[in-house]
Amino acid sequence: MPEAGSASSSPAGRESFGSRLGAAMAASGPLCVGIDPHPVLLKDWGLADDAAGLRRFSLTVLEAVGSLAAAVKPQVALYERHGSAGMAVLEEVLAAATQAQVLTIADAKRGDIGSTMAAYADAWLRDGSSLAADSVTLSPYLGFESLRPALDLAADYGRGVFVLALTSNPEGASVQHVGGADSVARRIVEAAAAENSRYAGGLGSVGLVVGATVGSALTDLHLDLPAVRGPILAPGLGAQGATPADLRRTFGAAYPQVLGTSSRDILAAGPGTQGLRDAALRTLEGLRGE
Ligand SMILES: O=C(O)c1cc(=O)[nH]c(=O)n1[C@@H]1O[C@H](COP(=O)(O)O)[C@@H](O)[C@H]1O
Repeated sequence: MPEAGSASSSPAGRESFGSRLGAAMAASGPLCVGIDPHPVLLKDWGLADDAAGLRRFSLTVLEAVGSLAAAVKPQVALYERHGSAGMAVLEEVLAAATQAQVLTIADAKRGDIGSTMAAYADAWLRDGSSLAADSVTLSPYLGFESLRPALDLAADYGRGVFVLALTSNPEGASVQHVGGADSVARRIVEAAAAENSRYAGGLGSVGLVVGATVGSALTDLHLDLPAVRGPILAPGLGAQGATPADLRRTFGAAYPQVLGTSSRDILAAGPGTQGLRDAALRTLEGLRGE
């Protein structure tokens, strides 16, 4: 586990996101639970596919796994599909997680030209915004530098970002593997490493998303993840087929930076909080190698 201690504080006085996440991973272990209220899960839980159902689902997950997970990751799309009522629930869930002292990753996968990116950064990373989360997922496919407003605002407010590098879906390779030795993914990894040089010690606040399902791509593309010094969010556990043992094998020396994330595999164990806790605990034990 990288040391948490000495990372810099933000001008807003908050400890950096990387430092806070490092401490949470040291205390709880490397598990993030995705809160993905899919219509089929709402139905299985006996809930309506509406804002009240979303609210009940999300707060139940938070109550059940909040003390086991280093972070929770609400999937924004599943709130957005309910319009303003769904987004109001998301605001409530983010506030409830903060109240419960659980770190949040808003899975919004934002990315746009710089001037528009500044507005996305304002929404997800600025103190006082009702949607502000501890961190947000970003898509770098308009160019890593287009993310600048979010990178800077995150640093200012002690928040963080997770930039897509190698995604868990099979289609990702058609873009991310392009370029051979100088692949698109490698450029993203190197840009994140350079960005983390602004954070002293411990984990930087610029994380990457690398799927648990990417197999040998890290070695094939010569990606140096330890050099990034940032957290690696690894989705693909469970429902997409990867196991904790795969994660360990795939990430090797970078494993101490990895935050494994699972959604449907754990959420399917609801609606009872004990079932959800047991499912999260099983995943966590696998990630810890127990
Ligand atoms: O950024 C993500 O979290 C993400 C990136 C990626 O490469 N693959 C991926 O599955 N995700 C998200 O992680 C979650 C995975 O859900 P499950 O497959 O149900 O565990 C979904 O919310 C995805 O949108």
